[in-house]
Amino acid sequence: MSGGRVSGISEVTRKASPTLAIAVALAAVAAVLLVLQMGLLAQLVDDLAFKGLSINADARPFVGFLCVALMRGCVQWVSDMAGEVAGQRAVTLFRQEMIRHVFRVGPVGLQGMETGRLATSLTDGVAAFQPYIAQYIPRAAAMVVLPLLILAVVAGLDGWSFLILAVTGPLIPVFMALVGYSAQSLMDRQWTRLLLLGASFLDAVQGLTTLRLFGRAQESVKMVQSMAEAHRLATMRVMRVAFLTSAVLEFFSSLAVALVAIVLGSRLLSGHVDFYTAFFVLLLAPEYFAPLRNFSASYHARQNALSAMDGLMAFMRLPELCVDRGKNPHQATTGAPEKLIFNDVSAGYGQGPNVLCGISFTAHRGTITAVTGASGSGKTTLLRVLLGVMPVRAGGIVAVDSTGNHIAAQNWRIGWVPQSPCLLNGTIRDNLHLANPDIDDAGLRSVAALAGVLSFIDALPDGLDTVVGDRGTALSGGEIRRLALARALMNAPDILVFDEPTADLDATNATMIAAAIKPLAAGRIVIAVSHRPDIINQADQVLHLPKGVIQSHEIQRAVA
Ligand SMILES: Nc1ncnc2c1ncn2[C@@H]1O[C@H](COP(=O)(O)OP(=O)(O)OP(=O)(O)O)[C@@H](O)[C@H]1O
Repeated sequence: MSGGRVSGISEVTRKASPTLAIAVALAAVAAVLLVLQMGLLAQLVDDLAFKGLSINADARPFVGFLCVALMRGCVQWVSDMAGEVAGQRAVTLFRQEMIRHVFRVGPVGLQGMETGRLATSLTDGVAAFQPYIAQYIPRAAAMVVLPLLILAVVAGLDGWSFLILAVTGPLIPVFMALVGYSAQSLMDRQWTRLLLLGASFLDAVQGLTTLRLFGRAQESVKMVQSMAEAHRLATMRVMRVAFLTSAVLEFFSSLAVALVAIVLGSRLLSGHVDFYTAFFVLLLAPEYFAPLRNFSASYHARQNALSAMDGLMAFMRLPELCVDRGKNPHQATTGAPEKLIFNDVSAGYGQGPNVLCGISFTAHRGTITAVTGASGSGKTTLLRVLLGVMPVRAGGIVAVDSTGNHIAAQNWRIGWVPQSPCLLNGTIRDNLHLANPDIDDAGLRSVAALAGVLSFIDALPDGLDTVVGDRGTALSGGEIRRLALARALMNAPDILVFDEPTADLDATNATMIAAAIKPLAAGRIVIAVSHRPDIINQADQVLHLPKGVIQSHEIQRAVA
């Protein structure tokens, strides 16, 4: 798993590699400028203190030092900015890829994942790569370049100081590797807690009514509380390790710098080393440890990204179930379908047996096909296959125009009214615009009239601007269903699909919906899953799926 997530992170990093390469290259240039700046400073102080240089007489060394310091600042700033841009770019591209995967997996494939866990992974999880790319990678590069450069310069200046730095420097990465190993498991635990917290909180909010009905709301609040507490404790454990690591690093590096200073001081007094050399080495010594300390400060970004990768990998492994409508081998005719033909269609979930087995029927334009059958007989599965959110295992579905040509599946215009339509938290207009953002108010009103919902909208004080609340909480079930029907009609579908359009509705609302469906069949192919006589009695054909694994189906003429 660890290897998999490391290669997963490398894959994300590769997305921004050109910009990241600029950040790393500039960090290396800044390292060279830093050494130069320290050399010039040592020279300047040496000249001012011991060689009688006056800045008034010759300002060039001072100006040179200032120029290098300024250049180094600018180069470092551009390097930091390039790192940030690389991080943002990688995260944006990765997020887009994840969103595309959501659509390719589709609602059926996503059923196996907890929504809260998925949401946390796709938001906080993806965001965890930003500091990893923007800070950790440039700092890791700087940790290699700057100390080596300084060691090389010090080696040429003073052997003893070189020895001290060369011995103490590598101790820090070794120590960090030891600490990092145990910190990773703490970080993994913290992420697991966060994912659990997200999933439980969402479950509790979604099931609030049920929990209250069974008197378990308090219990659920306590559970979320205890998960939040567990996450807090896990975070504190990670923080403790982080603080301890930086304290120990500070201690070691200060000790090493002090050792260099003592050795240099005593050798300066005994005349074994001149002031310029001693001062230059003393200026370089803290800079030798600074990248190691910076690296350690951003090391948790790597651990965080590794931990976040676990949740994302579980999501990335989900198989893509949505049918690629673009791959239809048939001629790309764009005309209206005259009939929709199911040819020996078989379909099922995962490795399980076929739920649909050799289904064949034809639905004609201008007719309503009602699909009935016992619970679990595969009615919803049949609609999913038609909507392209799951693939067929055998057979196929074709739409044929009036000249007998097959219409490419990407050109099918399908309107879908689910059993529990999802309205977004916005106005009625926003929700209707979702299907067709270009439609104007006149068009919107005429489609609403077609769906039998215009009088209801007009009776509201704010009309089309009425806010429907999250998932349409401000509306009744019947109103939501009729608005969903209007939304499905917005892009003038040729095929209209209903899943239990009148289920859970009172007689008045059910009659209104059923009455709206009949005229909609004119010029369209309507397929409706329903057990209700109000729909079945209007149907031109009734497709019955027997309970259990389907081996046959019957088509009966409905009572007119
Ligand atoms: N996402 C899924 N993964 C695995 N099996 C599933 C999935 N969805 C449905 N099934 C199974 O497929 C079979 C048919 O389910 P389907 O929902 O199509 O039936 P249905 O006729 O629409 O039932 P209902 O009238 O109760 O909605 C059932 O045995 C069900 O357990």
